[in-house]
Amino acid sequence: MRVDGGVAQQVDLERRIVDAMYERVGVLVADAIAAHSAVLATTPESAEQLYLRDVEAARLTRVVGELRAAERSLCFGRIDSAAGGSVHVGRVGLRSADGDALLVDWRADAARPFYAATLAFPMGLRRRRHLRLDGRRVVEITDEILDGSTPTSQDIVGDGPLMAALGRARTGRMREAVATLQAEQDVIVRSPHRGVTVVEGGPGTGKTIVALHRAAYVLYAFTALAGRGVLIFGPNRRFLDYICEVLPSLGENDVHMATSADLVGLAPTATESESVARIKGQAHLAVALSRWVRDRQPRGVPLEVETGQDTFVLEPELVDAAHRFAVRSGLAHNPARELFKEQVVDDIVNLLEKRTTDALHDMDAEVAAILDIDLDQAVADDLRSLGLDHTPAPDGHPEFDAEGIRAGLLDDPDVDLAVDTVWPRLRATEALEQFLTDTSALMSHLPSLPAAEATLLAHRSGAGYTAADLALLDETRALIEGPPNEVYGHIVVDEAQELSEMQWRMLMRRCPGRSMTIVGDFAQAGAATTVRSWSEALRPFVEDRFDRHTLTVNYRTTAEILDSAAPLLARIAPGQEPSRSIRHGEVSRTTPVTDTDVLTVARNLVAQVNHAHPDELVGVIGPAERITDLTATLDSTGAVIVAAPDARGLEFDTVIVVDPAAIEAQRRSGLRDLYVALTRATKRVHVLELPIT
Ligand SMILES: Nc1ncnc2c1ncn2[C@@H]1O[C@H](COP(=O)(O)OP(=O)(O)OP(=O)(O)O)[C@@H](O)[C@H]1O
Repeated sequence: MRVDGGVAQQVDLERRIVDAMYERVGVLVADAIAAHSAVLATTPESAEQLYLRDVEAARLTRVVGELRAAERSLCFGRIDSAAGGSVHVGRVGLRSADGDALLVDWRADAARPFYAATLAFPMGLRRRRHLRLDGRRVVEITDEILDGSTPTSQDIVGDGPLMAALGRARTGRMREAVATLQAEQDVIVRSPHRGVTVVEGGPGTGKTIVALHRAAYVLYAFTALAGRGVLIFGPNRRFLDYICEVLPSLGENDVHMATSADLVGLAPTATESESVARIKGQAHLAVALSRWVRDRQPRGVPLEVETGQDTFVLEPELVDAAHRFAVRSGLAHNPARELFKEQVVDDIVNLLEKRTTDALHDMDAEVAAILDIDLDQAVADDLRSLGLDHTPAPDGHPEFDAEGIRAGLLDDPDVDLAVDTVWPRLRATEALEQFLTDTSALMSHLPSLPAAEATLLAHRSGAGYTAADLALLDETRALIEGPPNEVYGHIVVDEAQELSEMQWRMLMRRCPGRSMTIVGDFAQAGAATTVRSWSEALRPFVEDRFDRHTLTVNYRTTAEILDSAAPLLARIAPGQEPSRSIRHGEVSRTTPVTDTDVLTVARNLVAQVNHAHPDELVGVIGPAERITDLTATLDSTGAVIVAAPDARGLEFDTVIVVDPAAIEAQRRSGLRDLYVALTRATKRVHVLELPIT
C-alpha cells in the first residue's frame, strides 16, 4: 500500500468509523447480557410464561453469540455511490443508538452492489473499498473505481484483496471468503430461488465456498426454511473437518454437518468390491427391496386366530381387504401392520358378535320350543308388573360389549402372534441382511439383475456394513419404520457427483421441501456412482425443476497447474471447458523414481519444500496401498498424507503426487482420481513417477 498523506488520512478516517462500530458492538453485547440476566431473574407463573422466558433467553444468547462471532473483521468493505452516499459492509448489521445504519450485513440487499458491481455494470457505484483489519484496527485499504472516473487523493487504488487471499498460505482449514466473494459467486449465494440449485464447475472454481456462503444466506434470508434446519452433507469426515470453520466464522453455528455414516448412525466397517458397491447404489435395488418387504405382508392367505376358547378363521378376502386398508394409509411396514391388526380385530369382533347372536337365537328357539313360551315377552311382562320399564336390545338380546372385546383383543398376545404369522414386525438390520442373501427372491423381484451379480451382493469382507450398505439400510428403515425423524428445511450437498442413486434417495428423504444447494463436478466422480448428470440424479425427485449455474474462474490453481492437468481433463470429460485461472506460478515438475527410492525422494522433497516455504502446507497424495509407508516415512514433516480417492475437495499449497500410474490403475475411476490429485495445489505440483509395471 502506498503510504502518503492521502492514505494515512483515509486509514485514519476508516479507523474512527470502525472504532465506533466496535464500541457499538460492546454496548449491544452488554445490553443483551443484562437483558438475559433480567429475563432469567423473572419468575414465570405458568408453563406458557416459562416457555416464553426460555425462548427469549435463547434469543438473547444467540444475539450475543452472533455479535461475538463478528469480532474478527467486523467490517470489511464500503461502497460509495456516484451520488455521494456511502455504506459500510460487514459480518452483521449495526445501528447506532439513534437508529442510523452503521454497518450493513453482507447478506442484506443493501450490500449486494459490494459484490455484484463491475466496471461494466457499476450499479450506481463510484467506488468499492476493501478494508483489512488486524484485530480491531484498520491496517489496509484498497479501492476499485467502478464508474471510470479519475482516482483522487482519497482513492487508494491497489492490488485487489482477492489475489492476496488466494496467494495466502493454506492452513488445512478452509477460510470464509465473505470479503472477496466474486460477482459470479454472489449471484448464486443470494439467489432468490428456494428450490434446488445446482452449481457445477471445475476443481477450484469456488463451488464449496459458494455452497457454504449460500447456507449462511439461506439462514439469513429464508427464515422459515432455516427454522426447519440446514444440513451440509459431505463425502467424508476429513472433508467436513476441512470446511468446518467457515460457517462458524460467519456467525452461523446452527448448521448440522454430516456424512452418510452420520445420517444413518453407523460407521462402515466392512469393504467390498467397487462393482458390488455400484450395484448396491442403484435405485432399482430400492424397487426390489420394497417388493421384498411387501412379500412379508399377506396376500391371498387366510388368517387363523386363537383367543381363549375361540378360534377364528378370517377368509383370504377379509385378510386382503384388511391389508389394502393398511397399505392405503401410506405408512411403512411396521406402523401399517398395526393398522392391519386393528382391522383384523374389528373383523374378529364382527365374527364374534355374529356368532354370539346366532348362538342366542338358537338357544331362544330351543327353549321356546320346549316350554312353548316367548321368553322375552315373559321377562318384559314380569318387569312391567313390578313397575319397571324393559326395553330389549334391538336384536332382542343383551348388549354386546364390542368396544371392551376389541380392546381386549388388541392387547391379547395370542392375536399379536397370529398376526405375526402373516405380517411379521421387521427389524431393518435383519431385513437388509435377509434381503441381500435371498438371491432367488432378489432375482425374481429384479429380473434385470444377472445371477452372478445377485450372488455377489451378500459378499463383504469384515463384519458390519460397507459404505454402500448405509444408504440401503436407510432405505430399509424408511420402508419398515417410516421416514427419518430428522428432516431439514435446506440441504447443501458438496462433492455431489459422488452420490449414488440410493444416496440421493437418502438425502431427499430428509428434505421434503426439496430446497437444496448441490455442488459438484462429474469430471471428479469417484468409483461408486453410476449417475452421470444432474438431470439423471434429480429427475426422479424434481424432474427438470432446478436452477443450474456454472462457475468458470479457477480461484485455487495457477494457470500452469491447470495446463498440466488439461490433457487428463480432455480424456475424462471431453466436453468440459477447462476453467480459467487468474494466477500464474511454477511449472509442474515430474521426477522419475523407483520402487526402492520413492520414499526417500518423497521425504527429501517434502524437506526441501518445507525449507523453501516454511509456512505453507504440503499434501502428499498417493495410491491407497502406499499410504501406510508414506505416513510412516513423512510422519514428522508436517505433510498431510492422503489416498487419492479421499482427496476430493481438499487443498494444499504444494502437492506431491506419488505414483500416478498406480492411482490411475487402482480403481475404475482412477483417471478421475488422478485429475483430482493434480488439481489440489494452490502453488505447485511435483509428480514422483514410478516405472509402469
Ligand atoms: N471469492 C473468493 N475469495 C477468496 N477465496 C476464494 C474465493 N472463491 C474461491 N476461493 C478459494 O479458492 C479455493 C477453491 O475453492 P473451492 O474449494 O470452493 O473450489 P471447488 O470448486 O469446491 O473445488 P473442488 O471441485 O476441487 O472441490 C479455496 O481455497 C477457496 O477458499
